[in-house]
This record gives sequence, structure tokens and C-alpha cells, in this order.
Amino acid sequence: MDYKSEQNDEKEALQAIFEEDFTDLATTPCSFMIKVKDLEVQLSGPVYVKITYRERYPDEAPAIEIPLRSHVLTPQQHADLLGHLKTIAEESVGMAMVFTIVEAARDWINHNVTPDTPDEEKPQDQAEEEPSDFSDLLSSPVDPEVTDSRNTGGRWNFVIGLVGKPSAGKSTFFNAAMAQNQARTAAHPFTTIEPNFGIAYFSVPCPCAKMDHRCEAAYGHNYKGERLVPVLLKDVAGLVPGAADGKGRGNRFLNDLLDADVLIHIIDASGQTDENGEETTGYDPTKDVRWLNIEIHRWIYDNIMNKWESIVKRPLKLLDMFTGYHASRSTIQSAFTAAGIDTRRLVETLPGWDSNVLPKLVTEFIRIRFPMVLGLNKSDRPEAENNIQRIQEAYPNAATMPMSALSECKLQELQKENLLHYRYGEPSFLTDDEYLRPLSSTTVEQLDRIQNNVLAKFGSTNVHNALNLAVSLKSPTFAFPVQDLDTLMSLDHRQKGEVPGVLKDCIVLRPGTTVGHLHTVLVHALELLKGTFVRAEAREINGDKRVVRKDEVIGPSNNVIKIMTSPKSSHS
Ligand SMILES: Nc1nc2c(ncn2[C@@H]2O[C@H](COP(=O)(O)OP(=O)(O)OP(=O)(O)O)[C@@H](O)[C@H]2O)c(=O)[nH]1
Ligand SMILES: [Mg+2]
Repeated sequence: MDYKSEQNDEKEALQAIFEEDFTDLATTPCSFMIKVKDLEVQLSGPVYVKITYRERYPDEAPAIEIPLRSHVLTPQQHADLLGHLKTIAEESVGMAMVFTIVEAARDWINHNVTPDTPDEEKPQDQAEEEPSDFSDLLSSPVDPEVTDSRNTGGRWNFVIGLVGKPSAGKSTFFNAAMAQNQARTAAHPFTTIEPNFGIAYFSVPCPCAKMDHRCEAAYGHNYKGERLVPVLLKDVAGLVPGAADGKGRGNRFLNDLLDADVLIHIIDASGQTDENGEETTGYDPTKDVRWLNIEIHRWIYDNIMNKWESIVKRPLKLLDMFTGYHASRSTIQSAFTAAGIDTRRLVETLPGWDSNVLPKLVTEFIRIRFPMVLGLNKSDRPEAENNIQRIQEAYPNAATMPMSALSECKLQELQKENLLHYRYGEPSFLTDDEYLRPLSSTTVEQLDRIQNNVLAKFGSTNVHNALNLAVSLKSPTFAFPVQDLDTLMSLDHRQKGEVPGVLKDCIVLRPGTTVGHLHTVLVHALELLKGTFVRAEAREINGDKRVVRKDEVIGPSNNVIKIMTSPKSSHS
């Protein structure tokens, strides 16, 4: 028997029968979910049956699940219903059986579930109602007082994650920010399968701008005199609606986000691709903002709901669950506080939580743990103009950045070919120079479009500004350690085989990092210093020097800093 085609035929028939109640999840192995309809009892949320065909289906039963976020059933009912459906499936082996299984689920619920079934473990209608508006996730920037940083100072290897649907332009943005083409891009969805990592640069005001010194920043300055600081950029596979249920690359994709400190949601603001990244016209990209927020919310919310029974027995476990998202204790504490939950009383209060408490907690957690920039890409296309306005109006508190990744790539490419003068991130380019090669008429047209639709309107392609904005959402702090406060010569780089330079180093630190912490970072993480802490001095903008205490927090008035260590073990 050709199992594959038999399975496809049944799936197509089911799609036609159940229409919007059918959700396609994955193709290999074929998996989908059907909402159980015509229930005579009023439940606190819908019940779904998830089916995954096994290789020899229908000559063997499919895998059946009732996703646990359908926590509208008690654990006992859940187990009984599942057992019942598995029996039906075994009895039906040999013929297409999914319709029978879904009908059996409906009949079983109608006969066995009463709406008022007492259930102490049930989190009171917690399960299905997702909050209708996720714009809370996008308030920005995150107040440094409530970020994870206060108690966890130290070096910060900052990671920016690029998220968005297929074909939104994530890899193009990645390439543009990398200033060299590394990631594969294409107009068809899911070009990127495994995440790409690369080093990009954001910029910070350089202290040398206000001092009488020409600095030798390790990675140079941009055209505004700001110094460039490396940041890790992660380009992940496209995300599609339904990912939290396993659609597209599903949870694997979501897990790829865990390394990121902040996210840039790359949005096709031209409305020329639908939510699956397929070409279309007139698509409203505000929908992408909404569904992507819902997916991230559901990813975390569902993971918690799947463990709800044991969380109710041991409420403090909920705190541990959040650490799985690479969040520090203080991030988690901040999320609880922002959601109005007193963690000291969690054991008493959690079992009686209202249905809106957990969704609110997850929203606050995401806001603090994964702040997000909306990168309104493809702004070179005329259709983008209205959409950009639409998104900015719909999400007035969001950090938005109209931009064009492709324009940045194009300008860099033409610069390399000596067809124009341009530098990454600049507001303009130059073509009327006798040393440049002549431009073709197509290139002139392309450049006109970039000039009129992007540079003139938004000041630059904004790829670089999107990185800056993303970093700013987590408010890192910076230190410029030196060995001499007069010459501003940096620490000794001999161990690394490099020469020191004036104000060469800029160390990215978590806000709240103290001078003592910085000493530890320089000795242990960066090996730029040896010995135990003795004292430290900072140089202020006006040139004055002052002693700084070991417990002083690093900030703009003390970040050009010299730390003296015990002569015994410092390098000679
Ligand atoms: N007009 C225009 N097209 C763009 C822009 N950025 C990206 N594109 C095009 O959009 C298409 C998809 O770009 P990719 O960078 O491959 O998209 P992706 O988000 O990485 O897609 P997946 O890897 O499939 O998730 C390509 O044809 C790009 O040239 C832009 O700023 N303007
Ligand atoms: Mg890609």
C-alpha cells in the first residue's frame, strides 16, 4: 500500500471538512491538530486533538495527543479521554480513522464532562484565554531599574537575535550589518535553516570626542565620531504562525532565541509577503507584529502550562521554570513584581490565581527578558510608506526603525565596485567624481529609489541604527580602562599579541557593574590586568582625576578608569 498518498488523501479530506478548525503543523512526520466542535458543555476553552501519522498509518494507529494547554479538562479527564481515543484508534486500524477519533472525543466530552467538575488542581480557567493585546510586550525601553542587571554586574557578551517570518529580510539585514556577505538570502521562504552567527558593530559615544586626545579605538569610529563596539548577531530561521504548536521549524526556532539579549523583529513593511513569507500584495504587516508576539508568548506560556500540575503542588518551581529562558534571578523577580505578584506569598496565592495572572506574568517576563525592536524593512518600496505609519500608530510605545537592508547591501556593493563613494551607515553617497566608474541606467534608477525612498526620508538605511536601538533597550554600560590617566594609554595587550593604544578598549558591562567587578573582569575574563585590587582613579571629562571606590557603580563620570593592583603579582 502507498501509505504516503493514502495519508495525504485523508489529510486533504479533513482539511475540507474541518476548515478553520484544522491546523496543519508539520509535514514530516505529518502532524495536524483539529478543534473539537459541537460540545454541549461550556468549557473554559477549546479542546484540540493532535494527530501524528506513523509511517504505516492506517495499518498502525496514529500518535494521539490532547495538548495540555487544553487544561479545561482535569488531569483525570485528560487521561481517560486519551485512553478512550487510543482504544478507538486501535479498533479502527486498517482504515482512515481521524474523523472517527475527533467525533469520539466530542461524544466522550459530552457524556463525561460537566462544566462544574470540581478540580483543585485546575488553574481556574487559566488555559486558553490569551490576552487580546500584546502591545505591552513592546513598551520600550526597558527601565534599567527593572532589568536583570542590578545584582548581576559583569562583562556582557551582547547578542542580538533577528526574528521574523520567512522572506522578511533577516539574512539580508545580517549581511548588511556584517558589511560582508556571509548569510544566504533568497526570495523563497526558509532559505536559512541553521542559525548564522556573526560579529556586527554598534556605536557608543567615545570619550575622546570631549578630550584632547586622538583615540585608537580597537574597532575604529563611524563617521559621527562614535566608536564601534562588536556585538554578536544571530540570524535564525523564519518563524511562522503556529510555531508554538510545532508549525514550520516550531519550537526549535523559538529555542534558537534563547541566546539573544534583545530581538530585532524584521518585518516586511512593503506588505508584499504574507504571514508564511509567500509573495502577495497588500498584506497588512501589523498582523506580523501581533502573531509573532503571540507565538513567543505561547511558547513560554504553554511550557509552563504543561507543568502546571506539578507547579501547583510546588509553586516555587515556577521561579525555576523561568531560569530555563537564560534569565537571571533578578530578571525573574522583576517580572513577578511588574505583574503585581509577591513571590514571598507564592505558595499560598498561586493555586488560586485568576485566569489573567499567568498570561500577564509571561508578558512582563518577555518584555524584560526579550525587549524588541520592530525593524520596518523594505522601506525602499513605495508600498511601505503607509504600512510604516500604520505600525507606528498601532504600536505607539514600540521601538520602531524604518529601514532597508537591501539598500544597505546595494550601496556597499556599488562602493566595492568603485561606482560610488559610500560608507556603512552614512546618510548619503557620492556619484559625481571623475575617479568613479560610470553607472548604468538601471543602477541610476536603483540609486534614485534608495535616495528618495530611504535616505531622504529616514536619514540612512538605518541598519546600523537598528542595532544601536536594540542595544539601548537593555542599557548596557561601558568602561574604558587605561594604564595612565594622562596619556590615556590602554592596558597592556602583550598577552594577546597586540599593542596598546590610546583609549583602545571599550568593555561592555551590565548596568550596575561596580569598579570591583570591573577589576575581576579585566583580570579573569579579559586577562588585561594582573594582581589584587588596590585602588582606582577615574578621569572626568574636564581632565580632573579622582579616586573611585571599589563599590562605586561604573557610569559616564568614572568610566575612563585606571585600576591599580598589588605590585607583587601585577605585570612588570
Ligand atoms: N526591496 C527590498 N527587498 C528586500 C529588502 N531586504 C530583503 N529583501 C528581499 O527579500 C527577500 C528575502 O530576504 P532574506 O534576507 O532571504 O529573508 P529571510 O528573512 O532571511 O528569509 P528566511 O531565511 O527564508 O527566513 C530577498 O529577495 C531579499 O532581496 C529590502 O530592504 N528591500
Ligand atoms: Mg534567512
